[in-house]
Amino acid sequence: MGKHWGDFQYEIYLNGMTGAVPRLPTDLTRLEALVERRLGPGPVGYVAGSAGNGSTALANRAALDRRRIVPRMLRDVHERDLSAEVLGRALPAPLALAPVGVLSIMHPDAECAAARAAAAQGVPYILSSASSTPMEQVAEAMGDAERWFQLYWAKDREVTRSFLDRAKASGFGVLVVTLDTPLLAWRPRDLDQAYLPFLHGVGTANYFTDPAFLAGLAKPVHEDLNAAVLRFVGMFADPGKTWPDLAFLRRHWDGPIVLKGVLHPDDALLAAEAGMDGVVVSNHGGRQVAGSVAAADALPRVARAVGDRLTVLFDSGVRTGDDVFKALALGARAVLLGRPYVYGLGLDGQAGVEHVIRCLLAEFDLTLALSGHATPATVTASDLEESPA
Ligand SMILES: Cc1cc2nc3c(=O)[nH]c(=O)nc-3n(C[C@H](O)[C@H](O)[C@H](O)COP(=O)(O)O)c2cc1C
Ligand SMILES: CC(C)CC(=O)C(=O)O
Repeated sequence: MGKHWGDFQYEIYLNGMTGAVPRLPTDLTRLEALVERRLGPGPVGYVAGSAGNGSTALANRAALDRRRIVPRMLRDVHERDLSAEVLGRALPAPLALAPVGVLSIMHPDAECAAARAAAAQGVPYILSSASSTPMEQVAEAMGDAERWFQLYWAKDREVTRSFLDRAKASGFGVLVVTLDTPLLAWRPRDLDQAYLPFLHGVGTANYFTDPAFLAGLAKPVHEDLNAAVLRFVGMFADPGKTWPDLAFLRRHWDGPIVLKGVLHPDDALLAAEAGMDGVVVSNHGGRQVAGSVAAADALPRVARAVGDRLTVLFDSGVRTGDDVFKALALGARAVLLGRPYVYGLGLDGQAGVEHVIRCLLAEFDLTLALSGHATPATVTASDLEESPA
């Protein structure tokens, strides 16, 4: 029988009664304001910000809020098990930490702290290509815990091949290929603060330690940081890629490959035809296409189109346990969590990330039980109704 994540609430009450108040709020939507007070508008603006006027990020929330759970009663939820099989892996809950780059802007222990937190809670950690710590170091911090690697598919084939080799050698088992960022979107909050970490060489650690990347530089990085940054900016993604190019990745990666940033059902079908194993229905947390369809609106259409052919994952806007429940009901096998864990990291390092994971899963466990389910597998579309707009 699985662990009852919801029991975390009693730990918090008991700690509070003995005078040890919880270090961070349990409503995860309160973290952003706290971390902004601590770290200032530049870094937090970068994390919190989105594309254009923010309409996609708002739509992500609205699409989840519009759907309401219709709880069922008297269904024996005494013993519950949140575990889920995802891409052949037995996970303790249908959750992974989304790939988020440049975490050193939030905390000096950056990706290592987030990865350790994920490992401690048994949740897969998806390391970004644009991490501020080289992948080998993050892997070492994780022991043998479940880790996935997110690829920004570089223009330079040798760099891509080298990243795949390094990720494989470092024990990353699943490759998550992000498709929605062939260019950086128009992001007014960062433009107005003139804040883009990459231009200072932050989030480039995997590149600046990569033999294939370094081979394209005339001078070592420490002698000409500008040239190294320009090479990174010019090659980290490739707007020229098309569907047939996926064959290269399929040839060079033995494990599961998941395409992140799929919103159209036809693209999900193309992913299946290209021999991919899954998709993440995501609009990058509203950071790429302003005016885009909300991820939760796209999810049921994609899930219906692919049926059992692909594993369907979901992110963009998940903030609560009931959001996780709704994503499963809309057809996701599991969800990825983005900004909330990054705020937890900014507020309290590894402990802050663990707090966020535990709060989210406690709330999910309780929502599941109070809605009449003892396991995520029984949640279906009939558990939701759409409230009128
Ligand atoms: C600061 C920041 C950096 C991100 N960096 C990456 C990245 O390097 N690779 C990637 O695939 N997605 C990246 N994402 C997108 C997340 O993986 C995820 O899709 C998004 O945060 C989910 O939405 P949420 O923040 O509303 O949960 C980033 C998101 C944020 C907020
Ligand atoms: C542009 C990337 C390098 C980082 C990212 O994915 C993001 O900021 O959303």
